[in-house]
Amino acid sequence: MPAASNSPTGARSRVPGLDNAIAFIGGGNMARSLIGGLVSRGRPATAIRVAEPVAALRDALQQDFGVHCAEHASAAAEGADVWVLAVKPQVMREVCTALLPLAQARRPLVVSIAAGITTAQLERWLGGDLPVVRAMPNTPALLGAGITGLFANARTDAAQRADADELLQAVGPTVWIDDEATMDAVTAVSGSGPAYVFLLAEAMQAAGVAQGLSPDAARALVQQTLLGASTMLVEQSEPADVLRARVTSPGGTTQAAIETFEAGGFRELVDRAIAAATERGRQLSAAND
Ligand SMILES: NC(=O)C1=CN([C@@H]2O[C@H](COP(=O)(O)OP(=O)(O)OC[C@H]3O[C@@H](n4cnc5c(N)ncnc54)[C@H](O)[C@@H]3O)[C@@H](O)[C@H]2O)C=CC1
Ligand SMILES: O=C(O)[C@@H]1CCC=N1
Repeated sequence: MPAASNSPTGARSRVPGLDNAIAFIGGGNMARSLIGGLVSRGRPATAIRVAEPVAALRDALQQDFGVHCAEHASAAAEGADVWVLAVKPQVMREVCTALLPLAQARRPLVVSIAAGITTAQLERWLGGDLPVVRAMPNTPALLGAGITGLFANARTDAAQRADADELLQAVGPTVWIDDEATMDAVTAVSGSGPAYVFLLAEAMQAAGVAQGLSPDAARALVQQTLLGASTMLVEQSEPADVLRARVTSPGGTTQAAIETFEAGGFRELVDRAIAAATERGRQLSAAND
C-alpha cells in the first residue's frame, strides 16, 4: 500500500476547486462532511449539487452551505462532471440503474463512498465504460481530520484520479490502494475505525467510574488521553509499540493493565473484529448485486 499522498500521480496543472461541478447523490452524514470540507476549502457552493429525498436534510444542506439541492438523483447529476455516490450499499444498485441513461450520455467521473460495492458493480449498473473511483472516508472528515482510501478502475485517467484525490483531500489525507480486494480491509480499519475508538472511550469511562471517579472526571480524563495519545502517534516518529513501552514502567501500573489485556486476548479480539468487518464488506457487495 502506498504512503499517504498529497500529490497523486499524473496531476495536471489545474486551479483547485474550480474545475468541475460535483453532484452528490445522497445528502446524509458522510456527504454532509465532504460538502462541508469542500466549501470550507473554497470550492464554490454553486458548483455543488445534492440529490437527497429527505426534505429536512435538503433544507439543512442548502441553509448551511448554500449548495443546490434536489429531490431526485438525475436533477442533481445533470450538468455535473463528477458524481459522488453517497447512498447506502443496499440502495446503490437501484440508484445507479436510474442514472444509467444519464451516465451513458454524460460519462462523468463516478466516485462512490459506499462500503463493499465494487467498481465493477458500479460500472455495470451504470451501463459500462466509465471511470469509477471507490473511496472510503471516515467520520472525522466532519472536522477535516478524516483519512480516505482510494482505488481507481482502469478507465480512470491521471487527471480523473487527481480530481478524486483533490475531492477527498478536502477532509484529510488520502491513501491510494493498488488492489481493490483490499478496500474491504480499508473499510474495516479506517472506515469503521472511529467506532472502535469510541467503544474504547466508553469502556474506559465506565471502568474509571467503577473505580470511583465521577462521570465528568472520567470523561475528561479519557477524552484528553485519547487526543494526546493520537497526537503522539501522528506527530512522533516512533511506532506505537515504542510509545507504549515508554508509558510502561517495569512492575508499574501500566504493565498490570497491559498484561491483563494480553491475557484476555486483546490482539486476537481486534484481529477477529477487523476480519469480521472486512468479511461484512464482501457480503455487502454480494448481497446487493
Ligand atoms: N457513516 C460512516 O462512517 C461512513 C459511511 N460510508 C458510506 O457512505 C454511504 C452513506 O453513509 P451515511 O452518510 O453514513 O448514510 P446516511 O443514511 O446518513 O446517508 C445516505 C443518504 O442517502 C439518501 N438516499 C436514499 N436513497 C436515495 C436516492 N435514491 N437518491 C439520493 N439519495 C438517497 C438517504 O435519504 C440518506 O440521507 C454508505 O454507503 C456508507 O457505506 C463510508 C465511510 C464512512
Ligand atoms: O458501518 C458501515 O457500514 C459504514 C462503512 C464504514 C463506516 N460505516
